[in-house]
Amino acid sequence: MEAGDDRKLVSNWPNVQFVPESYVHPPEKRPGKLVVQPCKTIPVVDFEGHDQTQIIQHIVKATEEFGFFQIINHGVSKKLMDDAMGVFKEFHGMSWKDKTSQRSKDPNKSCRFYTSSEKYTTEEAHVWRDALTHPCHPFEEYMQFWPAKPTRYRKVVGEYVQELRKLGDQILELLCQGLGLSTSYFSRGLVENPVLLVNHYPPCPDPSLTLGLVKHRDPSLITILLQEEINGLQVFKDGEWIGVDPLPHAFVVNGGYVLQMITNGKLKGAEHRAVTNSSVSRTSAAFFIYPSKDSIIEPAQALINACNPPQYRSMKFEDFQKNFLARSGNAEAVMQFISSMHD
Ligand SMILES: O=C(O)CCC(=O)C(=O)O
Ligand SMILES: [Fe+2]
Repeated sequence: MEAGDDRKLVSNWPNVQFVPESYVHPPEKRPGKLVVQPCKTIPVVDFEGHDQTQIIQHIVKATEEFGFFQIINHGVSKKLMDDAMGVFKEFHGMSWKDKTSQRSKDPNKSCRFYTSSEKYTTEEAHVWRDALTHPCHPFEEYMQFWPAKPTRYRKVVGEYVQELRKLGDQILELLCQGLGLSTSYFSRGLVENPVLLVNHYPPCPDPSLTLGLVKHRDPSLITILLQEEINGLQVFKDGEWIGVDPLPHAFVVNGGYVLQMITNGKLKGAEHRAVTNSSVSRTSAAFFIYPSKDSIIEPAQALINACNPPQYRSMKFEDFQKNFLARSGNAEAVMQFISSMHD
């Protein structure tokens, strides 16, 4: 965000009475009915309640069918989750001056704070969100560029992202076992570059007109999301939107494009979005597990054969990422680019 844009921060608008024209989405992309499929929701996996074989089957099936699942009893302490959410909310609750003065000081501009999407000037309609993002690993290297305010941000988030790396490794190992890949398949390179994105959606005077985040698929291997106990996340399945019921101290896990490519389409990167509400603000923190720039992403040899030819091309993660951004994450355009039929 450029200095002159500071006052656009949606969380710092005083007395918002209506949705400005530039935030109104075209009718076919609006949330539609705001109460979605109450009886359907994504699977919940209890990491303590079952034996390992059942857990593996459960998460593979959930990722095949929905591309999404929630985990409970995952081993990350409730206190750490509460502290992390507390500090994320505190960050977004600061004055615009405090937040924007925390804007990237790092030379690569990899730690950023912005409003709506990073394509603010070219997007079709703005979204009702402010966002803070930064790399997490090696955290000793990046921490100096994370917000210095709130003062406990670096300490709490440093601990939190280390725990999430371990949880990510554990989930990916289980997926490998379920898929018949070697348990070290997602070894360091493919999980080397985790990035945190802290979303904040203030209350919106008319949630039917706008979105917190438009329909998208994450460009990650997997994403581990911490959300407040407030509805807002929805998953697109079989042509309809399913709400993800927030459970206390659960994580929401979803596959991204990279998982879809590596599993040759067996596991899906599901499309999802965030809607707003008129009464309370909602904060969520997505921990995206990304490969390092130079990692090659391609369908795993063990998952292709004469009956299952590769559906996706092989490419460096860096090239995937550049093209994903250039296509603004547009699903059809990205699919075409990664498809093995691409010329
Ligand atoms: O806020 C949410 O629930 C969704 C966040 C999300 O999809 C993202 O950051 O990619
Ligand atoms: Fe997402």
